[in-house]
Amino acid sequence: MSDILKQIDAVLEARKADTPESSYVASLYDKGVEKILKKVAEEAAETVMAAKDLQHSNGAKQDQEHLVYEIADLWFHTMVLLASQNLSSNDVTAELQRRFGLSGHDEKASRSE
Ligand SMILES: N=c1c2ncn([C@@H]3O[C@H](COP(=O)(O)OP(=O)(O)OP(=O)(O)O)[C@@H](O)[C@H]3O)c2ncn1[C@@H]1O[C@H](COP(=O)(O)O)[C@@H](O)[C@H]1O
Repeated sequence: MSDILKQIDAVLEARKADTPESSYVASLYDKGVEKILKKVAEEAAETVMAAKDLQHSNGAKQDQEHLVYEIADLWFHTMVLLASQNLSSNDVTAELQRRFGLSGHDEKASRSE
């Protein structure tokens, strides 16, 4: 797994002992899961808008960078959500690993049987 994801997971865990005044992550934990879910929804919507802008500009570099920036915000806030539920990016990468090589069409067919 990417080192930066592991590093962020460690910081997110450590922030559980910090005060809301000293840390953005601790302030999200303090406000509760509803606030974290609101941030995830906001960042998802911002990702969709950035992707649409990129589509309309036919791949302008600035819009590519904007999409990456918004997805980083989205990933980050989903990681905060995972940490708040005593999970981590490791759980998600393990699930992706489990799915690796399994066609999405085949997986869907196996669910409907
Ligand atoms: N990767 C991030 C990261 N990405 C985005 N953000 C913050 O997420 C927020 C994004 O929300 P918005 O743009 O909607 O801004 P906002 O208006 O401040 O948010 P609201 O008041 O609306 O909730 C901003 O405050 C960003 O600074 C992050 N904050 C922290 N990290 C990582 O988490 C670590 C711990 O952060 P602290 O807990 O603040 O020390 C940092 O060292 C970083 O590695």
